[in-house]
Amino acid sequence: MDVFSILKDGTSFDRKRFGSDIALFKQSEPYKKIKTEVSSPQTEDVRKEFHISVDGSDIPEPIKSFEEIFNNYNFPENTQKVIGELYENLTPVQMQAIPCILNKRDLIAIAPTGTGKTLSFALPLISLLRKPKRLRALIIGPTKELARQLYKEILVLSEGTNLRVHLLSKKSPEPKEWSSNYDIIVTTPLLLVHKLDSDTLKSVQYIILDESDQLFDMGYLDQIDTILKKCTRKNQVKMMFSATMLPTVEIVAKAMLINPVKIIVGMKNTTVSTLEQKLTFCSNELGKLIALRQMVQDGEMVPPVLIFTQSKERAKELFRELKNDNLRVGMIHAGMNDAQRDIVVKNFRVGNIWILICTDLIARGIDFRGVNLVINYDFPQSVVGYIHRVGRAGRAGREAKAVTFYTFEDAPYIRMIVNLMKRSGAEIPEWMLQLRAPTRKERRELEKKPVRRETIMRKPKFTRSLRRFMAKKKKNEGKNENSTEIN
Ligand SMILES: Nc1ncnc2c1ncn2[C@@H]1O[C@H](COP(=O)(O)OP(=O)(O)OP(=O)(O)O)[C@@H](O)[C@H]1O
Repeated sequence: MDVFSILKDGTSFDRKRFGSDIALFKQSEPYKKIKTEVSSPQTEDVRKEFHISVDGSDIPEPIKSFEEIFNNYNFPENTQKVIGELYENLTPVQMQAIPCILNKRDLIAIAPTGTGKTLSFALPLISLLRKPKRLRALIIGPTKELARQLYKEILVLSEGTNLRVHLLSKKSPEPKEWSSNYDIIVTTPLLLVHKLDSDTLKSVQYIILDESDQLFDMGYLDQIDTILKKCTRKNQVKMMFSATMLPTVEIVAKAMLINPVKIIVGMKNTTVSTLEQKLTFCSNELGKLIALRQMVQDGEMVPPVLIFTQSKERAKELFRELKNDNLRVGMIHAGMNDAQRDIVVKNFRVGNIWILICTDLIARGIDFRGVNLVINYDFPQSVVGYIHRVGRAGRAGREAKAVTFYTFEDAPYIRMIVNLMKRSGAEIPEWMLQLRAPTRKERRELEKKPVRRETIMRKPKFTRSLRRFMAKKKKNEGKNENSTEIN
């Protein structure tokens, strides 16, 4: 039985989309429904208290404090010191994921945005690798921005251990040098695929896929598959982390893991409760611009603010508009080169940019401290997209706001996120709850192709025509003056 036959029962899974010869499925046992064993009442209490659900067999008990981790496992002193300086308590996902990883268990962990998933894998990895040896760990995230952020976090934790952490880039040395030069490589799938040769990854034991549901999506799956085929070492430990997980992707993910532990914190596919969420009707594109300017005037745009648009073209248009308003605004999208993107991220982090206009490029994983407000200037193309975008605010328990604009064109889709918002405690008018939900087909179409929108107008139309009229008038006046002179 292969994974595709498992998927036949009710879940729609596009076989062509995933191909039939992918390493993900070859490396592991066919998917079996896992029986969860009964845990001790104390363990159950801890899981209940922190809303941790688990699935799998022989699951390590959750650990409630950093102290307990450091007492029970071998950690470099400096790492313990760094943790002591930065954090007080473990987050729920860390309580359950860290002991699993320290016990070398395959893992799939789903926890809300901004709840410390990075540390869940970064910290145990330091203990497992401990000393420099050879390339043993691979951390993969979907974008360069996320890879850089993960790299920096690992660098901080591994300080003083001599572990060699490398962020892959076009300038990285030849792959044949990696195994002896590095212990951990952090990368995007694309960068790694371009560099691979047959032996590069044969010593890799720990494979971490961050934002794993996106990595299993169409654009990346072939690359991930190629990479996994090159990881030939026995007794690998594979881990997947994300805030969202779709059923089909989850099945594929489980199929590639061996006797995995599955951890879900809170409800699956939700936003954090510290986020105040609001939908604002703006009727049309001009209405959005007016609403945005109104928010500025009303003092609602307390920096740092992120504004999401659906394309780089629209990001550029909005940037021009807000720049004219003399706001400290920046923009980031995939059309910019790495150096430009790095500068913008840095300027936003240090507070030189107050409002950052962006596309979904930075919707996932990026941890900008203290974002107060996320504005979905363009309505997101999926619920998952919504969760990740608004998840850039309200991180690590902080309070924040998320405002989503919608126009007549978006109205058929708002029901998509209304239930999710209500579940997270937002006040939703009754009429919105009565709206028709888009069908699966409609959702899929929206995911593939965003709503067509008018351009974000640079000046109201009447101003343009007024300018044309004035120019014409001036020209005519000029003619008249000339004719007077001749007379
Ligand atoms: N135990 C902790 N206590 C307090 N803050 C923490 C703890 N662990 C991590 N953090 C902080 O929480 C923030 C969010 O962490 P992280 O980026 O790992 O979230 P995430 O769950 O991966 O989010 P996303 O799903 O958006 O990728 C970071 O600023 C991090 O430093």
